[in-house]
Amino acid sequence: MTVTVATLGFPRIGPKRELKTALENYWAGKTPESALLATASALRATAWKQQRELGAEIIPSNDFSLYDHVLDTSAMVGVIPEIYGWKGGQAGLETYFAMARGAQGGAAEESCTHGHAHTGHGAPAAEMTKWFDTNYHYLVPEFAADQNFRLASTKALNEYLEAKALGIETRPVLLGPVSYLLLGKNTGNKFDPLSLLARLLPVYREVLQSLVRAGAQWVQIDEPCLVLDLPDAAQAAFMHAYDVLVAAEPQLRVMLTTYFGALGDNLATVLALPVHGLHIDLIRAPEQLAAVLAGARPDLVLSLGVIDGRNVWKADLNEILDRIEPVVHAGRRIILAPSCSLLHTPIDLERETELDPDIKNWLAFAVQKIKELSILRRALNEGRESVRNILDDSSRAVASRRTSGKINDSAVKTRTAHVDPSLARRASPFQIRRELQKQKLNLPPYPTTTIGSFPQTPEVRKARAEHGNGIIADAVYEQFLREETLRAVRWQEDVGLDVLVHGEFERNDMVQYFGEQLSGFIFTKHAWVQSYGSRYVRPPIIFGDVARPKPMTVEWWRYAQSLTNRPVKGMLTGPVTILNWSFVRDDQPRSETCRQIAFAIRDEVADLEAAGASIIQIDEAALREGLPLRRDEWRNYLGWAVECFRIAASGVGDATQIHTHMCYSEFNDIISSIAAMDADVISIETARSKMELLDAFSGYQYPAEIGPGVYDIHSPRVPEVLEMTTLLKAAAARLPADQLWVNPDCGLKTRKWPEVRLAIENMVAAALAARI
Ligand SMILES: Nc1nc2c(c(=O)[nH]1)N[C@@H](CNc1ccc(C(=O)N[C@@H](CCC(=O)N[C@@H](CCC(=O)N[C@@H](CCC(=O)O)C(=O)O)C(=O)O)C(=O)O)cc1)CN2
Ligand code: MET
Ligand SMILES: [Zn+2]
Repeated sequence: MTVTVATLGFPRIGPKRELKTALENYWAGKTPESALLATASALRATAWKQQRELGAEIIPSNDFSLYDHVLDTSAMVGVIPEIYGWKGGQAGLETYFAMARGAQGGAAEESCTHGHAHTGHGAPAAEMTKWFDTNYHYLVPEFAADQNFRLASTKALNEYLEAKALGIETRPVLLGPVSYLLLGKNTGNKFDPLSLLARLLPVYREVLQSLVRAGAQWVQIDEPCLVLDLPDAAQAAFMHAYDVLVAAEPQLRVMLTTYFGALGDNLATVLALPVHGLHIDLIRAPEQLAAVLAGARPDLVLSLGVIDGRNVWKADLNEILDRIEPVVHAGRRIILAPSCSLLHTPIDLERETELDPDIKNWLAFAVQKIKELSILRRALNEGRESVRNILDDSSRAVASRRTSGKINDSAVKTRTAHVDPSLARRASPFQIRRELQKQKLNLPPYPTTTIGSFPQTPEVRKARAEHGNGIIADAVYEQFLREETLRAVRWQEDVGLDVLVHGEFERNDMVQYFGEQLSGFIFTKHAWVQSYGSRYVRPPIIFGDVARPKPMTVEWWRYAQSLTNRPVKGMLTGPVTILNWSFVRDDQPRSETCRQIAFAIRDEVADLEAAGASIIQIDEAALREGLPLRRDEWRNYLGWAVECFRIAASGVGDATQIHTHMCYSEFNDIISSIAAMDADVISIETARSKMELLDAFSGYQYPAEIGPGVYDIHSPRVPEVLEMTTLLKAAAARLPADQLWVNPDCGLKTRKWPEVRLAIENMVAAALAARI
């Protein structure tokens, strides 16, 4: 039986971030809709052709998105809340981007280029949240109890036809109906979204029918929720959904795709579905192959996710063949594929011309991964001899990474080998530290602060780019940053903030900045990955033992503190967040890599304290995101993640105040771990939920101080004083007032100065009012 190669999705952003440029120009009113659509269409054409040239036979369509594929699904089935003013028919770009970014006069993110702040009341953007355990964010569908569904976008059909017109037969991708419902939320949690399934399915049938009429042979239906712990009702929902959809279009074949983990207790349900193919993730869950083979109908086509779609390492192709050859020889129809969509990997390693060649030889990005699949196919179809050299090269590359002198730092290994428990413990308990800190800092009640970053203006980005390209000298760049910092410090004093920040102007990103200064990391020039909408990140790559050759942030802190008598917070990214937002080596447990980073941060904390910092913030924005998808793995993760934070934070004296910050987090089910981090102050995102998130802290009688965000920084809308006073009252109703700080939800890097000035003035006024 001939083996074929499929991809499940390809990066959308373009090799040169063409999509970002096109979107931001369109939002700024600089280019018309037609220009955006032309760029999008050219990017799709390039991606299809490229995948074909690389040897993929089964190429997806409708994996592209202008913003987000879950939002695309909402548009497809007409889940468009009334506030967006949709009148029926095809949902246009205006409606689509209103949901993504808020509408005029409201919360549109990059749309206003005139430099003034919006205080209007248009429609706010839909809520955004993490896509499984990735740093990709999707727009949460919001269902009404009487939700009606109707076809509002023919994007899937259009893109299928667009590819066909280029002579490329594709397998359209849809987010499956059950995962779509499970990923949504309903107003007030008053009903089970799965109760909407029967009403949703007819729209899916309509879409499938249109695809069949256009000539589609197969569709790929993604049901990633099948790797989660599911309520019993979900099992029945899957059965019902696929009975209906498969029966509706008998000519169409359905490839059901699962990824990011093992099917586990959902396996029996999956194997009972009348689908024609099943994709499983053999990177996250290699062990599930045996169970799937044992239980799968003989005619079920198996798509094996053998190449890692979540990381950047070259695969050992011989090792994969050892596992897959027996399956092929047993006569089953096999498709080879990446473990998940390649959305989460950068596009092309060849664009990185400045990497250490030894390390570059260990890497594979999306393009290289498809090549790996086509080599595997050839080995399976024609025998390993036909590609012997390439196979052996891959095994050698992997072996050389495991044994390279570059990855090993014996001093680091020795230090992390035996962690004395006292290293992860502050000298005294919180109540004692608190008194010492009070005396030292002498802050008013409801102290005010911000989370760290101030606007990364085009001027800041331009200066950094010019510095990077050698157009401006080190001294000129540093002088520029000093002036930005000086202005920010003066302004914070003027506006009356109690605890200041230096503003993070020197940082490109809160993770990459540290990665660039730590050994064991390499960073790229072009390896962007989408985080949300037009916002991308270049995750650093951790290839070896991590050490801190020298202080990373002390000079900028020292400079900022030299300008003022008020305390300036030392500002660091925590070990768990650096780990979760990097590509991580796979030759040792993540916990071990995290511990190495924790020691590096611990040293930085010590240096900041020695330089005189009395407050040091260690951000752990990604702690919650790294939580395993299955509950039975939570304990283990939280155990080492919390320990790593404590290693980073516990080297200081009792009078030094440790802050941490977390955004995008649901705390209820992990509150004891949050408390176990033993930070003196935690700032969290609570403005959108109107302080409801604080219930977790009050219910638990969380002992330490908390800064519940009173200002939603994801929107350019400037909150009124009264709104924030109301939020502070809501916070004070839940927690003792002397535990409370006043701050925004998160850093202000994506905002503009005019918005920030007004919003923080109002925030300080709200704090003053609360003190009376
Ligand atoms: N890693 C990470 N993950 C995170 C967050 C985060 O802050 N970091 N925040 C949450 C939300 N996610 C976010 C992800 C990205 C951005 C963001 O602002 N990204 C920037 C890029 C940030 C960056 O790396 N900036 C670099 C490079 C900027 C750039 O594009 N420069 C131009 C040149 C610019 C010029 O000449 O004017 C170029 O290189 O071509 C810098 O400032 O130095 C963007 O897409 O625009 C914000 C939030 C969750 N996950
Ligand atoms: N200190 C960081 C900032 O203010 C924390 C951001 S959390 C995504 O930007
Ligand atoms: Zn944040």
